[in-house]
Amino acid sequence: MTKTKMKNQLPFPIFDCKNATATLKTRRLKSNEETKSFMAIAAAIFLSLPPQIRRSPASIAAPFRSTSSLHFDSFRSNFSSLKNPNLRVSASSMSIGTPEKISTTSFLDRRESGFLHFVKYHGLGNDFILVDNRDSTEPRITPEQAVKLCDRNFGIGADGVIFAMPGVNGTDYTMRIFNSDGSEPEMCGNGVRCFARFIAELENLHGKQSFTVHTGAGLIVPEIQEDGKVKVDMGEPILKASDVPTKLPANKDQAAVKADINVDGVTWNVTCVSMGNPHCVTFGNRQSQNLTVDELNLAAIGPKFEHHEMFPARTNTEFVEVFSHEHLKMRVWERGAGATLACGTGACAVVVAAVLEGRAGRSCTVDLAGGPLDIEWKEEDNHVYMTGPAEVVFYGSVAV
Ligand SMILES: N[C@@H](CCC[C@H](N)C(=O)O)C(=O)O
Repeated sequence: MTKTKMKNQLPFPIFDCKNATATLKTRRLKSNEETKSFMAIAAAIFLSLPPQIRRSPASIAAPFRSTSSLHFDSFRSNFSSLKNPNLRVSASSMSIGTPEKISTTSFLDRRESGFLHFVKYHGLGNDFILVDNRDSTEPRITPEQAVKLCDRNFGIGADGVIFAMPGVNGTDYTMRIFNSDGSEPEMCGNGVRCFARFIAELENLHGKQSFTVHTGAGLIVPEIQEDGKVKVDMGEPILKASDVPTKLPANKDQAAVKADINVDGVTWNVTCVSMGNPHCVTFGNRQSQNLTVDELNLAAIGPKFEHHEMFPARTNTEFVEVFSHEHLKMRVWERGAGATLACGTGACAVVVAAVLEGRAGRSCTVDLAGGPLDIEWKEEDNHVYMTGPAEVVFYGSVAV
């Protein structure tokens, strides 16, 4: 692992809040009920606000302090009883603003019992609650708690919860993840990019860094690049049908390539690939050989693939449109999370399937609803490489 220790000040993306739509009420925890209420989210949100509404941190009742930014203890359950109209921030249009020097170490080091401190990240809109779990091999929350935290109305809102844990077998770290339905997948591509940025923040590392990460899909190696993007060695794809796993008929190489599957009366043509987790990739069906993916009713068709009897471990499903040999577009229905804005392992599986079906070359840009990923399936080592962004959304604490 290449590590460069930096001083205790980190550059830290702050929010540029536009189109004020939500009001946050700042106050102390008042009753046990509030502190214990699972959904009383004490979100320590560091905001960039115009000088006229800047307050000194000391003036804000706080279990958590920031030295150079405002922070709010926001209680979503109390949004309806707002009393301070001066504190308005946007919840609908946030963009990452100019980096500001701020110490996050104090926040991320906190360990009060009854609270879970987290950082919310996203990779192209595929969003995760990242938890510092380096002191234990047991996740700090249960799958049931993860389901509640991921809820977009009554919780923080996320596609999954990711735990940064001690490494095993000589690796630097272990990554575990719960989907928003509480199930535990083997791997997550967008998640591992967020994981790498989270580790860099926890360990005060700057610049180019790479880590070895043990996952349910084996060894994964993310590398933070100079431009902040993360390039990940995602390992080799698994093509043997029974290992994906799928019960669909395999070809002479034991792979399910261009196999027919009947979903709700429609015969789809699919190729099954595991990137540690199972993927079913389709470019079309009997009615429409070339998909226009924007026309699909994902919420209707997605679950039918996910729970199809041909996929004993359920499946992620990618619907793909081919623009050229180097440019694809996909929409995804994720196992355990539904329609998401992006899926890193899915984009890798799509390029592998496109190569196997002779539809694209080994190096492609894959457009997802949340933005593009660069994917390369290298001939030399048979590994798939994924490059894309990972960004902080906000820092928070929640009573658990
Ligand atoms: N969004 C992830 C995949 C997360 C796991 C997936 N839902 C599964 O159950 O396999 C990615 O970016 O790869």
